[in-house]
Amino acid sequence: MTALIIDGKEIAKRKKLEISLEVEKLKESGITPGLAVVLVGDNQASKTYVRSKQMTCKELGMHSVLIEYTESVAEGELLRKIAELNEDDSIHGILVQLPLPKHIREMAVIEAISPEKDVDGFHPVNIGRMMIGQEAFLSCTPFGILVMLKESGVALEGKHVVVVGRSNIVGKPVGQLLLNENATVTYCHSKTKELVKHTQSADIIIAAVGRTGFITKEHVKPGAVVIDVGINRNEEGKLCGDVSYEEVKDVAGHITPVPGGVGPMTITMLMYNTLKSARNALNKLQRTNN
Ligand SMILES: Nc1nc2c(c(=O)[nH]1)N[C@@H](CN(C=O)c1ccc(C(=O)N[C@@H](CCC(=O)O)C(=O)O)cc1)CN2
Repeated sequence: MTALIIDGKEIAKRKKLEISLEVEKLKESGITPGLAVVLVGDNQASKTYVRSKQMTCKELGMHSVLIEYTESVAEGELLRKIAELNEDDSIHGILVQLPLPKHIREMAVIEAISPEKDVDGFHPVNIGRMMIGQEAFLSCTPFGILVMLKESGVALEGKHVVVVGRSNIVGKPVGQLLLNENATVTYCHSKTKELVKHTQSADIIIAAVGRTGFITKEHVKPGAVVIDVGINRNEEGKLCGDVSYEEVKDVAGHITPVPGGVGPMTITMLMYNTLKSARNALNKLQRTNN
């Protein structure tokens, strides 16, 4: 058996078209969705992602601003800039590209962003709201995974999902999102004993460990859905996932490639969240005018 490939690029393309049409409609009401991206330092991968976010804004008719700082910027300066962006009515979404240099407290920076403009969905208010099933900005990569699964017709209710990885930006929220869809979720991580026993019973595996080729065919039950969140570089600089794609594709029922799987969905859902925030701003304006 060869797995069906879940084509993230194609799904992202469809979603972006839908978003661009909604952006046009919103513009007729006098609001152009605006995204502010804060980039600190010289990390080449971060620069690439930020450029891609800006290009996607342009492609979808959104306004974007880039605020760049050198590696040595003081945390206080970042916090002051965020406070300013929180008050800027032309900006509906604010994000600070991660990772940040070690001297800056990531959580202090995330918490400085108004939850209403936290289009990354990293603020504890949005995470908490998502956990209890309330309206919230959903973190972009987990949200992208959920959309990919739904668009590919993968049923979630009652399915056993094994999340391998427990980061705050992917592992923990993706498990919670799938739990909200009535899946049964197991979290595995670096201290989990007998990982294969857990993953072998999974209908859906979410691999988010950050280790090239970590999930092999032995981990996968025949026919399972395998979602690869890994974005690792090998010695030659080639982009690799957390899944040994070549061997797992012969066992899995569905699989996401790297590149071209989860990655393109991350920026697409960021655009969706920015549009949603701009819509919220319009609704607020209309309520105050009535
Ligand atoms: N503030 C944030 N920081 C980071 C996030 C985030 O969601 N918000 N996620 C990652 C980086 N990231 C977006 O910022 C991101 C990673 C990967 C991709 C992507 O499209 N990957 C492509 C391959 C691209 C390449 O060739 O390098 C793919 O997988 O097909 C988009 C966005 C950490 N930081």
